[in-house]
Amino acid sequence: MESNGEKAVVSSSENGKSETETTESSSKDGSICGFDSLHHLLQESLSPPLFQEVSRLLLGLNCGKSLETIALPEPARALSSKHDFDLQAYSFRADKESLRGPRLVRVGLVQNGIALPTTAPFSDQKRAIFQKLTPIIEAAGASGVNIICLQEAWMMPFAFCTREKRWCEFAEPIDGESTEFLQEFARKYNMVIINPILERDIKHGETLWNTAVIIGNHGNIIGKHRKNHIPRVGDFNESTYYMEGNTGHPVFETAYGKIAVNICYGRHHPLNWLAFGLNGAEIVFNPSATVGELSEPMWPIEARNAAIANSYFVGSINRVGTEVFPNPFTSGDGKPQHADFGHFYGSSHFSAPDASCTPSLSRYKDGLMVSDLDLNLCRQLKDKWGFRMTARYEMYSYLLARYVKPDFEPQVISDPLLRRST
Ligand SMILES: NC(=O)NCCC(=O)O
Repeated sequence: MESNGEKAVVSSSENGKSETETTESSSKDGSICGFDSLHHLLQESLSPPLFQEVSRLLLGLNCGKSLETIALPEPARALSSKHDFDLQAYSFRADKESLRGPRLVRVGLVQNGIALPTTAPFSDQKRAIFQKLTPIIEAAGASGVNIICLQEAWMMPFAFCTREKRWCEFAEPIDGESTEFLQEFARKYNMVIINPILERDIKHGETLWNTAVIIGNHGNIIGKHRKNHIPRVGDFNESTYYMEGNTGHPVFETAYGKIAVNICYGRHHPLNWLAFGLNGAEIVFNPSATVGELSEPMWPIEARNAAIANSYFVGSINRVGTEVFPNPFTSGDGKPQHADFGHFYGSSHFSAPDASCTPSLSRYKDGLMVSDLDLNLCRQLKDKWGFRMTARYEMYSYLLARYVKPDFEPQVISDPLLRRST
């Protein structure tokens, strides 16, 4: 793809002072100066030895080597060409152990844009997303994926910017039509599927939640987790729609490993990541919906840090595209009203406990990221770095227990000279 070259950086020098100011750095189509990902931009722009060195620093090394790509079966590749979605696959190794065999699991992440304009009848919108996802999930099945996770509220436009209540109609019970749709694939491909939906809790007064339903590889519902932390930033007016989750930090023991789900904004909360780790998660999925202007510089850092600090794998997923809504809304920041949320920048990827990570999927195309994970790597990193043993949890539990009390006093020791009058 050719660069349609929007200027990223403007430098000016006035009175000997150098100023650098960032302007619109990504193009209207969602590309980065014409490239679909940072990885491809660097690959095309640097000489092979420079690119290798930059990749070592940006993506880390897994067992001392760059991640290897996996050759996926032809039917999966054919689906990706026919339906024009990005398809990438990598393999994370672990060291050979003498008492345990490798614990290999093949995991998939799906990112997608909506399929119809937000003005279309709701039932048509949902059905069109189901149709759009079918070849992507089929490609995962054809690739032998064991666990797959979809993006946050994948079955609807991310309409929570509007504050309009009519979007609540998209909500479904945990055994509703999205779960039924995915249960077919779970049975067909013997696959665990994580299904993040807008949930309507029929038994509790039809209340709404932001929920991930965990579908077992026999098509059974293993359980659910509700988003713990609800954003109050930018146009993310999600607290208008649903409440903070009440399911704690469950880890689901599946046929393929112990998994958990940290839904979107929860990734900014290190204690949220920690809690899933304390409960024994080996893979934590982070199904998200977030836009470039708000969070893109944080995106590659937070998940990777969580994987390192908690000695587990993280699968990060973000939706793609710009969703335009019928009625303009304001953001409470004095800027003009607008009808879209901004660009959802995709860039789904895996991070590993040894600080290695995959390149990201496209910034603007639907996609499927497949990775083989050797779960032995989790314990190997625990043994190597000893974070669980050096964590001093009792010290923090003491501080937190005091902090949540209304009469908490911060532990600050002031320089006595500060208040001495001269
Ligand atoms: N969906 C959601 O929680 N988005 C919040 C924005 C962010 O965390 O980047």
